[in-house]
Amino acid sequence: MSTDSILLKVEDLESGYGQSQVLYGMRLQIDAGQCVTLLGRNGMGKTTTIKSIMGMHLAWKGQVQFNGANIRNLPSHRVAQRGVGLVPEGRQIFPNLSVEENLIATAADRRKKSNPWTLSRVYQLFPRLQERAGNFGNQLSGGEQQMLAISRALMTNPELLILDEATEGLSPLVRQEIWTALALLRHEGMAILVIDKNLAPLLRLADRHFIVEKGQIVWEGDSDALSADPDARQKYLGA
Ligand SMILES: Nc1ncnc2c1ncn2[C@@H]1O[C@H](COP(=O)(O)OP(=O)(O)OP(=O)(O)O)[C@@H](O)[C@H]1O
Repeated sequence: MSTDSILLKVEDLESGYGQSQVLYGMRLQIDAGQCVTLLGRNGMGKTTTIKSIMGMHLAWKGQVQFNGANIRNLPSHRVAQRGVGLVPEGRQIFPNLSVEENLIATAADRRKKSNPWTLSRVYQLFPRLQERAGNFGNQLSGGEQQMLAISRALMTNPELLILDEATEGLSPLVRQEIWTALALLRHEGMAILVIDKNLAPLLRLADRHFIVEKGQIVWEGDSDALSADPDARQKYLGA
């Protein structure tokens, strides 16, 4: 694989909270256009990894490279400017802004893409948001909030979309809508890093999986390999 196609590369990452170390040499690689998952039981360090990539949490040691440039411990807005869009755990949409205002608030097209994300494009992806365009963030259902959080990240025209707990707390029907939208984005060439507890849709969606246990990668492979490894699924995911 040529290094030109490497979008995100995380190596030897160490981090934690106060005296308590959480990441012990985390690593991760996402190539352009690839969909990658970060899997593992609760408390293993997935969110800490994402926050360290995004500059929302201090990385103590190691490398975080995006498009060949060092982004370790850059402020979050600078990481976003480089082309990383985050859909955070808990969604964190603005409750007192309308759907449309939420979408416009952080929109940007810094890389002058040929087909940038616009209001009409995100409304095409999630027609429900158009119906709710004038509603405030706090008037939306959980599913609508997640659609809004994804759309808001898309409006920054990212090269890499990161979703922490993509479908947590959503009904099966809404979950399916989210998976369908992510499959469409992947088909269009968007690189995606996704954390979620539902393995079956991730096996269909993703090119590669990284399993984290106690702050380090203990298994890596494609969907066929993970499907064919019930021991790893049981041991690391309880699935
Ligand atoms: N703000 C914090 N202060 C102290 N410890 C924290 C903080 N956030 C997370 N931790 C601890 O760091 C460890 C890793 O947490 P992290 O949220 O990264 O795990 P995770 O794999 O994302 O799990 P989950 O699925 O539960 O979100 C856990 O032991 C957690 O208790």
